[in-house]
Amino acid sequence: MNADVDAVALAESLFDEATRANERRLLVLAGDRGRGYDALESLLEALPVPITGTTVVGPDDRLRCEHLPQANAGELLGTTRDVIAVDAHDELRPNALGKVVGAVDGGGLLILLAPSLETWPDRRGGFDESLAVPPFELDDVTGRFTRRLVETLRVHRGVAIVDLERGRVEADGLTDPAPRSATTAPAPAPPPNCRFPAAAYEACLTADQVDAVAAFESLSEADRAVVLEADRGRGKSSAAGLAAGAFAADGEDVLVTAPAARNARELFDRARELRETLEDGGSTDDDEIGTDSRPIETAAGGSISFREPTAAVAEVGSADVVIVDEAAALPVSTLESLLAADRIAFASTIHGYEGAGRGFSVRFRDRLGESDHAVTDCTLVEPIRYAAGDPVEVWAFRALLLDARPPVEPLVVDADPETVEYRRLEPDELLADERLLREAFGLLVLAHYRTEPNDLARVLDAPNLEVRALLHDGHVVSVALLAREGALPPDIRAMMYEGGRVRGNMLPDVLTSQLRDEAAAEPAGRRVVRIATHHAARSRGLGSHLLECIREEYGDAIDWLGTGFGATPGLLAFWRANGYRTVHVSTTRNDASGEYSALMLAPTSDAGTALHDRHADWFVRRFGSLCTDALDDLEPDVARAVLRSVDADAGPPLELSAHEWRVVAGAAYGPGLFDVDPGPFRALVVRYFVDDPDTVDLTGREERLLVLRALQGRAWETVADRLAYPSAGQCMRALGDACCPLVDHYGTDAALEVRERFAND
Ligand SMILES: CC(=O)SCCNC(=O)CCNC(=O)[C@H](O)C(C)(C)COP(=O)(O)OP(=O)(O)OC[C@H]1O[C@@H](n2cnc3c(N)ncnc32)[C@H](O)[C@@H]1OP(=O)(O)O
Ligand SMILES: Nc1ncnc2c1ncn2[C@@H]1O[C@H](COP(=O)(O)OP(=O)(O)OP(=O)(O)O)[C@@H](O)[C@H]1O
Repeated sequence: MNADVDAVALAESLFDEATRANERRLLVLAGDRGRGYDALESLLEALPVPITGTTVVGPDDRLRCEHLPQANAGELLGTTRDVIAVDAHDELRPNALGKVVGAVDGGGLLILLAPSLETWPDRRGGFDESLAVPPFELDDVTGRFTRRLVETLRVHRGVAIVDLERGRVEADGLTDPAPRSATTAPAPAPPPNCRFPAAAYEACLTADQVDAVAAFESLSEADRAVVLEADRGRGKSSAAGLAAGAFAADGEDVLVTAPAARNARELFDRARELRETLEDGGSTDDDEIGTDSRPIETAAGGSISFREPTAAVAEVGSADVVIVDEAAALPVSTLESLLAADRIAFASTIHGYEGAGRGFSVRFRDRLGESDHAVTDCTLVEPIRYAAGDPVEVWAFRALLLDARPPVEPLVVDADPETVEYRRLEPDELLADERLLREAFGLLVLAHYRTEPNDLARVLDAPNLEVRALLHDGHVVSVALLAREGALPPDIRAMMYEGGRVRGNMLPDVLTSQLRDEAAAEPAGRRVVRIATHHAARSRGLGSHLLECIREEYGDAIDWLGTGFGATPGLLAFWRANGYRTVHVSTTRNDASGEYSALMLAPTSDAGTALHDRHADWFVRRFGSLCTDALDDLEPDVARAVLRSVDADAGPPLELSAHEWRVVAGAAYGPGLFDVDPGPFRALVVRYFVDDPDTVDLTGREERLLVLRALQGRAWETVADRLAYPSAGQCMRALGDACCPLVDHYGTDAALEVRERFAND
């Protein structure tokens, strides 16, 4: 039997069925790679699909259609393709799969070129190499993710499997769907008293989309934000495009941004169609549709233009309305900068955490809530790109756990440290117990902005990762992901010290390569990569209990426990309360969270203590200089919490000369000036925060003043403005006042003499 012929015939019937049902189908071509490509080529020739609607995602540009490497799969986010083929022979990156699945149109096919399904789980590819973190090797990486993937392919509806080696169809993937009802739902009506032209609503395909367009009407006023959320293919971008078209028709300038111009194609198509309807009453010039994001101008003098995110941030002030598409795939810091626009909308996916993780929902939503914008939320449920219940969406959600959820609230609402059981969740157990896997992974996804499909493979296959959890009545209520780090041999340590890259080992790597400590990777440790407690059971000590159990389990088998995370005052307090102490703050902001990362250590042996102590000492010594340099924009509250989370014994003792004390005490109690010699003030302030003495009672505002002026060297006017002091002069006096209790606590005789002299005046 000729497998090519079989594959072509099967692809035709799948395509036919998919078209009838407005669903997608998945076709797996399993076996030799060359045969897979031959079959793919034949079936693409046979299918009634234009070559322009087809994309191959893989290492080689072998066919005439569009080609993207897996690393660039993000370019397909939010686009619509008839056929996407993923070549998984050399590797399969779960993130890439997650990104492409949602882009296949209803009536289209997702094609997976894979090795023979029997042997695939035993093969190791490029992605697996990234999991072989020293001291482990590729042989230590397991194939559980692939085994699970193959099982889902075999059991899910709508998935056809052709065994190219044996020349047979293992599953035809046909679901024989009931014919779709010929009567289509009535066109949704425009809402009463709408501000946008009725045509914007008449172009909508679902009632949800009408609501979404209506939500944009709130942007007619200043200080407003709209958040559109939906799973893929619900028509978010199109709704945004219709709204953009309506604003432009009213003479307004709309600036659109997204990770890449291509991601905004649907938005521009809808806007262009609306302009044609409104201005010509006629049909759109087909040549213009699908032409990416060329600027649109309207007769009323309005415009819609696309800018890459960085350019959008720079131009945010010049537009009337800003629309951010695929917001979940942008760094939080970029989203924050865009908030300078006073009329802004964000379109984002819910389960599509395959973008840049859930930074948008987990971190950015809070920031938006704290901004001056009144926020209108809108969720679109009804699918448009493909029919509800589409089997490929169901498969992808399961295979990549895109919709994994922690246990429902009632199951864990009574959990506390007394009711829970500490458990090691071994990968084999997780593989065998889908509920446990969904709960543990779902908790990480929901709570943690950095969890992505690649993490599912890491949890199941990476030899350096371990999962620990607290279970309440068998349900996961707290979970932690731990990475083995350190204990590296001398050659790797030397290589790191000399500037070479090492996989994993984040803490030892930073301490060795950036902080110039060749011995840092010698002690063995566990880094808590992620920790999360169910939202219904937070602040009851469960997170702390989990960390305590982890510490007990490892005992003195390791030298240190550590962590690294986007630093916020709350999280620093949490880790500090659990015995972790800061040894470093990154000098650049994290892309996904927009925050500076703090690295913390909790030593568990003498070697770990030695590692911690020297780094804590260096950190205190350099923090002052960092504050006028890389960390000059660190939020004052984060700076306060960072220094308070450093070990109090760290750093040099405060040693100011008699003269320096006279300068400081003179500014506090007399007519002296901070500006003539900021150095001693800086040393005093660093010491004060690290010591955190009970006897010094400064207000939060005074402490922020100390950070902004004494540590970060901001201009008096800026500080006065930021902390709402009536004038720069009052701000100067406030700094002097804030120094009084510091002089009282730390001052030497020279300082106290100054105090006495002026106190008596
Ligand atoms: C390496 C990393 O993973 S760092 C990221 C940590 N994870 C997350 O941010 C995910 C979302 N958050 C969570 O899941 C939880 O809040 C955790 C894991 C941080 C803490 O778990 P919990 O079970 O609540 O811990 P526990 O009850 O022992 O301690 C809570 C205390 O930590 C502090 N804390 C923790 N997170 C925060 C926060 N975001 N803001 C303010 N305080 C916080 C508070 O002091 C809090 O006590 P309070 O509620 O009485 O003020
Ligand atoms: N009002 C509309 N008129 C014509 N086509 C539409 C309309 N709304 C949606 N579509 C089509 O449905 C598909 C999905 O729409 P759209 O890209 O707007 O959804 P989305 O929710 O932004 O999807 P994604 O999350 O993948 O970006 C696209 O092919 C689009 O052309």
